[in-house]
Amino acid sequence: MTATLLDGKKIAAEIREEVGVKVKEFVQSGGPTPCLTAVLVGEDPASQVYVRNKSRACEKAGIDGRTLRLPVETTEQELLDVVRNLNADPAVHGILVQLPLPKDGNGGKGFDERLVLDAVDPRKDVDAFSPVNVGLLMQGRPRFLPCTPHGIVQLLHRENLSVAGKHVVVVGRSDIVGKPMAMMLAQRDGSCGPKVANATVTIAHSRTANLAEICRSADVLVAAVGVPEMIGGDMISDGAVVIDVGINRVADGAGGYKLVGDVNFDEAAKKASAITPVPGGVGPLTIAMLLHNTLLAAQAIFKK
Ligand SMILES: Nc1nc(=O)c2c([nH]1)NC[C@@H]1CN(c3ccc(C(=O)N[C@@H](CCC(=O)O)C(=O)O)cc3)C=[N+]21
Repeated sequence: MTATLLDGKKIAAEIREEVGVKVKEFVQSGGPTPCLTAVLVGEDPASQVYVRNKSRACEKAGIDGRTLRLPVETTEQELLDVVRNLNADPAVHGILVQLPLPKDGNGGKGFDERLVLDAVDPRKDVDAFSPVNVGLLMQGRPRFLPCTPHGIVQLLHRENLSVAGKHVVVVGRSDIVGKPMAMMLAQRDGSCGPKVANATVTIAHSRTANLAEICRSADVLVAAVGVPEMIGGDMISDGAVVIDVGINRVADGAGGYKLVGDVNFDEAAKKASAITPVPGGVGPLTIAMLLHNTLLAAQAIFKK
């Protein structure tokens, strides 16, 4: 089988367009301009690319996208104060603390990431990382859907790829992708996104025995492990749908770098019925759903 390419970039552009229209309507009806503030500590190159993409996407959708750049020397206390000031600022609707926080930050001690993320007001937590938002999601009454899994749900929905009754294997159990992804696809009623529900879900990870065999039993495989090209063609059954969440920078052999996913694309594309590329797959969708959440946050705060 030769796979259809699932064009995340194109679908993300559609979603951003839709969000842009809704932002315009919201502002015309008297609402404030939705504002997303990203907090970027240090100078990690990948984080800089991501934050720049995000702020450009905000601008195009009529959202005020701000970036607070803090030096790597920032202390944990200072960072917590920054977050608390954003919580208290009525002009700011969404707050995103860019991860990972630098290992050499906070005077060389590194940051307690959990502590910093927990300081974000759950009503402004557009990443949906806070325990309150994770709990609401788990119970099928989400406030915000986490951006990457929601982007995947939108992709499946808009490509008419149903997961109902199918076996979805999620490889990876991170709080950001693996865990919420599994929960959302297994929901009874599609409360965690349009119609995309009722899957039978297996969560696999680095300690899974017979990983290849389990992956081969997947109708839909979601790879979110962060290991470059770990999922080979031998791990994919004929006709499976493959969603590659990995964004790994590897040497390109010419002194630069290139982006590869967690899936060996060329091998997988020979087996799968449909597959997301890297770049141009899940990454752009993550940003589109972040804009969506920022509008939701502004609407919820405005209603009060
Ligand atoms: N608080 C927080 N929230 C996040 O959502 C978050 C985060 N921290 N830290 C890092 C990860 C990763 N992530 C990406 C989003 C978009 C692309 C993206 O647009 N990628 C482009 C390529 C970009 C490039 O050229 O590097 C693509 O796949 O086509 C990549 C990575 C969000 N994350």
